[in-house]
Amino acid sequence: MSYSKERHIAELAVQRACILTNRVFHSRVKGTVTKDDKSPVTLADYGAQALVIGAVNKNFPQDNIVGEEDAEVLRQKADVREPTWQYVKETIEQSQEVVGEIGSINSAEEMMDLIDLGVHAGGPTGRIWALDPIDGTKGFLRGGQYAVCLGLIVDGQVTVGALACPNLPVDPKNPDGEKGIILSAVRGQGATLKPLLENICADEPGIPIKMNAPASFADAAFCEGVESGHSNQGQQASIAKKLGITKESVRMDSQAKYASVARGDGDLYLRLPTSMTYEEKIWDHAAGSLIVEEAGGIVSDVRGNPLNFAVGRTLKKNNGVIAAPKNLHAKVIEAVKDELKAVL
Ligand SMILES: Nc1ncnc2c1ncn2[C@@H]1O[C@H](COP(=O)(O)O)[C@@H](O)[C@H]1OP(=O)(O)O
Ligand SMILES: [Mg+2]
Ligand SMILES: [Mg+2]
Ligand SMILES: [Mg+2]
Repeated sequence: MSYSKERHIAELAVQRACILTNRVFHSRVKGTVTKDDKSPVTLADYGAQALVIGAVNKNFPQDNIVGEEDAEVLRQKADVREPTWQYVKETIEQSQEVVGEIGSINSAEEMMDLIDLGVHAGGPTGRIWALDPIDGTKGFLRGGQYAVCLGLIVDGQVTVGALACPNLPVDPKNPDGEKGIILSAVRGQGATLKPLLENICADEPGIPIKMNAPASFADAAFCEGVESGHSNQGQQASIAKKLGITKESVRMDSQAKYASVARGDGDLYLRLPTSMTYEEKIWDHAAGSLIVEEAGGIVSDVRGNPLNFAVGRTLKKNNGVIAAPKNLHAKVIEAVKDELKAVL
């Protein structure tokens, strides 16, 4: 199968969602609510989830969806529901040219029902879309990096991925220039990048991307998260030292790290667990890991095992994530195993 329709719809869906997230970012009211796990969610997360699921459900109504958010807060709180609905409505009005392809939403009720289609349990069989409507909500709120992330898992294997990164520069050599890129990939067909345009019906083909293949760690730069609670930055620094990496790490929120490594603006992504009991979520890694693999890299857990997307909503068979160029991955895993020998 070519999966060209899936890729196209995924790209349009994440692109339209970014119109909404951008509007919310520039407004005063973000409707931030703290979830049970103490992480923030905003009305942009809810609105983006509704828009993306609407697009998937219109085109692939038989498919299952694992989405990060649910509509419980919206059903209870009119002061979150109503502004979310206003943003969704305005975004659809502003993107009429793609409504034929990725659909409309006609009421707040329908918006909440779409959000709640993301409840699937995941698993080893069938077609399952994994959606993070805003990955890096903390980055989004502070004006840093965030991403809208959508992956299609087919019989346990990530097969299609699209990542929209509104705050990554189009040209990494000009970090203060134009911002916003979309990366996408189909397994076996490579990864591409294109600018995130305001005019989303102008469907330019993407440019193929390849990861760097630095000859040695002395030339390599590594990416890690901003939040010290999401990965163990102390151990990451120690591994970098062991490997002979001399460049300062680049810290950014969200799957923008996978995007940076895939396009060659960075070489390694280290995500060492802060706790061996934390289960990474499939929506935090599906699209990004496929894009890195299709750009020529290897993505594994800290033991060097492939990420297993076939066991539910989380990657419960894995701990942490390491993304690296093919020629360096085995050496990184050696250093990681040495660093974590007390817990592995
Ligand atoms: N203890 C943790 N370890 C790893 N990732 C976490 C942890 N707590 C939250 N996250 C997730 O990390 C992601 C962002 O990571 P990064 O630091 O790379 O930007 C978010 O999706 C966030 O999930 P959540 O959506 O529940 O906040
Ligand atoms: Mg996330
Ligand atoms: Mg999220
Ligand atoms: Mg979240």
